[in-house]
Amino acid sequence: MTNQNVIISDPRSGFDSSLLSFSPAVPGPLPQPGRFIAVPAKRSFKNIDSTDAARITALLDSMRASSPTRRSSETENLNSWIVHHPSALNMFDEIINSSKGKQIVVFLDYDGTLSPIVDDPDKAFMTSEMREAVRNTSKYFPTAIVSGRCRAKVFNFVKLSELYYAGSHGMDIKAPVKGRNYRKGNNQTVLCQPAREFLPMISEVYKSLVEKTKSIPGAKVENNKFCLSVHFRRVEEKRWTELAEQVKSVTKEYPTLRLTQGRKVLEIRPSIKWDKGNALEFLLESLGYANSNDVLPIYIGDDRTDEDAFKVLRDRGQGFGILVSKSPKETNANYSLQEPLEVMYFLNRLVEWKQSSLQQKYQKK
Ligand SMILES: O=P(O)(O)OC[C@H]1O[C@H](O[C@H]2O[C@H](CO)[C@@H](O)[C@H](O)[C@H]2O)[C@H](O)[C@@H](O)[C@@H]1O
Repeated sequence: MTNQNVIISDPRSGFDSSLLSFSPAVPGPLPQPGRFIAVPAKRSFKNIDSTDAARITALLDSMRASSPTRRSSETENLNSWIVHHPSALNMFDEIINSSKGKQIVVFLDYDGTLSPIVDDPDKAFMTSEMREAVRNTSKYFPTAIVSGRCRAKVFNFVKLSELYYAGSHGMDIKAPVKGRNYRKGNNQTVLCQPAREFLPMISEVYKSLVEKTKSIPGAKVENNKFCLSVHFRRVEEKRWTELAEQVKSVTKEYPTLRLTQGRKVLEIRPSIKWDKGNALEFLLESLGYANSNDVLPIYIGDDRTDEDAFKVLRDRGQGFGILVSKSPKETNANYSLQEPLEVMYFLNRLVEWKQSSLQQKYQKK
């Protein structure tokens, strides 16, 4: 892959039929039936067959299990979890030591990582201090935003044209127009849109979901271009069954779409083999670091979908995943940060370290 104007319309190797129904993005024990409030089957599941009812129950259990998200165990305490996922701020020197002779590349999720989680997805603003931290980071390290939101929307929040953006869970990737020459000459836009053929279908499903959920107070369907989000953060829990039913009633008509789940959000996306992990690999390749040992990727994210990227780093044995979380969660990340404010401190330390190491270098000359 070179850094030409590239449009990859479909790099997948084929459909994964296991993804055609609901699939949790993070492997692990599925919620046990009966562990949660019993579903009022008669009232909620009238007019649907038992297979659909079972699917809706599984979806509902998962919605409840992830509110808040993925506690690996009620009894596991934060202290023991921290031993395995220490604070990236405390481990800063170790991270820097591993970067000797390597180019650090920074990948940042948006919601819950650069901006705090808020009730209204349209109001998930980042602070100007955070924007400054990200801007400074990108002066010294190639920096990418990798988000579930559509690229245009996440750009409107971040407002920094010097970054790489991977929207729609990595299905829409763009490099800065005036990119830097990090390794290979890179001043052209790189585009990767592996799910382009799904655009008409996604628009159709968006309309159906808006129609089907409009009577449920608080439900919000967000069009993220190559994928859709159905938010239930502001839906009363007693209406979740109805919401799960309505969503399932639409998605079952589209077997080439899959349903996953984030933080109080159901996400509908093409069932192609492409996720934030693929986006990370694509961007490294675009920067000239395919199969290279000269790079240290750092990926910071808070959500289930970020686990795909953490896993890629683990499998490559390269770089570090940093999970943003205040509570213990099953994760493939190496380190943790508690909240967006700590992400900002971490980015600022990276910048300060780089500035002082450059200063020392010039003084020696
Ligand atoms: O990959 P991300 O950048 O983390 O995007 C994932 C989803 O984030 C947004 O929803 C989440 O944040 C909202 C604002 O804080 C919150 O209200 C919602 O409950 C969270 O799920 C975004 O709205 C979704 O479209 C993204 O898929």
